[in-house]
Amino acid sequence: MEDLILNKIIETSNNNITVIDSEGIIVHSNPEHWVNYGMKPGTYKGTSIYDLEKEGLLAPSIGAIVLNEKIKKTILQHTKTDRVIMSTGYPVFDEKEELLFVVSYSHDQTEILELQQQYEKMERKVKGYQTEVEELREKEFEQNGIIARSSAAQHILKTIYNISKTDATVLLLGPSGVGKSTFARILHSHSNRKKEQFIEVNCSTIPEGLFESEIFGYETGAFTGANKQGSEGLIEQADGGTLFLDEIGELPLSMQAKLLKVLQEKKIKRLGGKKERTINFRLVTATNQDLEKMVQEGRFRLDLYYRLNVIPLQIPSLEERKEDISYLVQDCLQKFNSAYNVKKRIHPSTYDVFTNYNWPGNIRELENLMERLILTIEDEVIYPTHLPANFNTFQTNSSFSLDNIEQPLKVTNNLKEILENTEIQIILKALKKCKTTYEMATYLGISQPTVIYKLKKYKNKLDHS
Ligand SMILES: Nc1ncnc2c1ncn2[C@@H]1O[C@H](COP(=O)(O)OP(=O)(O)OP(=O)(O)O)[C@@H](O)[C@H]1O
Repeated sequence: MEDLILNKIIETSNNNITVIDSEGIIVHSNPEHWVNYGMKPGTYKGTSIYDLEKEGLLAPSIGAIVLNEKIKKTILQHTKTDRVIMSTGYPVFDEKEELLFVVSYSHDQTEILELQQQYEKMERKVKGYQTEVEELREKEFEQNGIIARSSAAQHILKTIYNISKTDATVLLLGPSGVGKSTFARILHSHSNRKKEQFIEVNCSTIPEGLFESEIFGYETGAFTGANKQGSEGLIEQADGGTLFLDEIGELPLSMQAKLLKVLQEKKIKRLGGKKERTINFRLVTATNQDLEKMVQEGRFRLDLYYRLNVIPLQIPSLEERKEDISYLVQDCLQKFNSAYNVKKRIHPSTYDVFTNYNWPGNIRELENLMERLILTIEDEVIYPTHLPANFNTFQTNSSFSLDNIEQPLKVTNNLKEILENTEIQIILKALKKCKTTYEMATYLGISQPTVIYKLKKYKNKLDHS
């Protein structure tokens, strides 16, 4: 009876179960199990697994392995029929620790492995496409004169690309000339609204008295000097597209309240008009001011600040993306050489000075300087001596010398220690001179991730220096 039950369990199991005795003779097995090995179905009771192994049918036999090693083992078998079988064998001992028999479970893994291989292939393909898309995007940006080689700028571009398809309100933050307007335009040109208008309003340039009529438009005879037919405001012009309010920190408090109302109701009323018009626009704003501080000082409405600050994006200064400087310089060189029909070149030492300079006016300052140099320098090559006086202090910083090390090196004969000590001294020097890890990377002539790695590696020693 017990045998019958055991046989039934073995026959109906999802796994193929084989039992062999201590001599390697098959005691029980699923008849179908052997088909995977290119054999006819059958119990093969009484057959030696060593004989089957010799015939090359089991390659190798899990039973033989467990009989030999006397421990649980799992192996993958590649059969003559091109199947991959995973077999796990368990040794069964009597109370005297004598091996009685081996029970093995086998499962055909061929389909799973094939699926896994297909999945890995697909994953590689998707990764390949992703890289291609990123490269194409990079090329497209560069063709449009957008330089973003540094990881900081790349990160912003990726974020902008990811949020471009949504309608979320974006607040671009950062000092003057970093590219806030440029990024706002990129956001629009990659959005679903790209075929509609991108309306840019600089809040600091519209006189307070004209603000309302400019932004909301006006109806016939709204005020003296107004156009007879009335006029559509900038918000109306942005209908379906993007409204970009630059220098939003300059918006007068009275206008802040009106803008908030438009954002809440998505409706506008022209000056002197009664009719309300529903407007659908995406709002992007930018500022180089500290809006939170302005809120605390009562110069900016908190409720409007919350409305604008849905996705805040801090655009890095040029100092934080030094890797971009030489590309921007080359880009300007090409642009202005061709615009002014000249063939100016930049001496490598000038690039060094440019990289070490802090560029308070960011990309705009770099562009202006390049244009001025190309127009005013008579020599074909631009040397550091051609640069304005404020670049002087950055000329001496451009080279690093071991002679400048301030702290004495620890006396040791161990070369590894000497090298590490020297490296720590150099990093200390860079830490004193530079404000950011990007700056340190340029200063030391290594990548920014390497700077991070080294700072982590020597953290304890640097903390105690
Ligand atoms: N990634 C970039 N690659 C090349 N040129 C750029 C890039 N970003 C900005 N510029 C150029 O730098 C100049 C300043 O950019 P932009 O006007 O967008 O800066 P901003 O932060 O909006 O300045 P502001 O705060 O003064 O309004 C522009 O001439 C623009 O074309």
